[in-house]
Amino acid sequence: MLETKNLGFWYKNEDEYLFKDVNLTFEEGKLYSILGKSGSGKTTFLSLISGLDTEKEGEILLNGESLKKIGLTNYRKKKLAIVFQAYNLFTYMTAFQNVESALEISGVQKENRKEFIRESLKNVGISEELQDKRVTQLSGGQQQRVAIVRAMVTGADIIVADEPTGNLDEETGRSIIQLFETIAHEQKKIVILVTHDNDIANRSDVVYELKDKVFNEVA
Ligand SMILES: Nc1ncnc2c1ncn2[C@@H]1O[C@H](COP(=O)(O)OP(=O)(O)OP(=O)(O)O)[C@@H](O)[C@H]1O
Repeated sequence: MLETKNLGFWYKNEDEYLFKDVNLTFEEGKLYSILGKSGSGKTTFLSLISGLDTEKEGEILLNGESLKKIGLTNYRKKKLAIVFQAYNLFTYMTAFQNVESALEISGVQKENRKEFIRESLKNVGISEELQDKRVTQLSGGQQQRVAIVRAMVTGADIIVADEPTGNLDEETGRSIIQLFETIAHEQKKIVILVTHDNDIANRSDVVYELKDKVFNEVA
């Protein structure tokens, strides 16, 4: 379980805080959405729970241990994977190579590595033929699937995604959300999405809305 304890953050000075005293929990096996207006601080919150920035007040705990104690670099490398709106794949590589590079960078050892990558990509609908194409030749939805596999293969427990369907049409977006649902429900990961989209929020198990500097669970 990931939890925030009295989390507070501001950029310039305390009077202009984005949020304060935030106490939220994120459990394995559930899909979470963070909703809020543009500029409310959603991405900032995601940066904190991703260990990309550090809190001004309070702390973030993974299974009772603070991220500071785990070490932010260690946390980002071993526990967490990030999926971006713009996919952030290596554009000069094939889909297969993108996933392979993630395993290499994270130092994860896999038996039958090639087979494992092939199967992981096939499971999300990327055929062998597509796997061997440069990612720039794939559609947005296909690239986002590759990005999700890339995030998953390293064995992260927490998957965070900032507007992962922002560049996709509605139907493709829906299929990507379905994939995140499967990852949460079947692989028992903590999946946290930041979104503007109420439809995505409706598909989530839990929705936290950031409004007027306060997070509330939306029923
Ligand atoms: N590095 C920074 N330094 C100073 N202010 C920042 C910085 N990053 C973001 N902000 C400000 O903090 C506020 C929250 O930004 P953030 O990107 O977290 O909002 P958001 O809810 O994700 O918005 P959007 O939905 O438009 O992406 C905004 O007013 C933004 O201008």
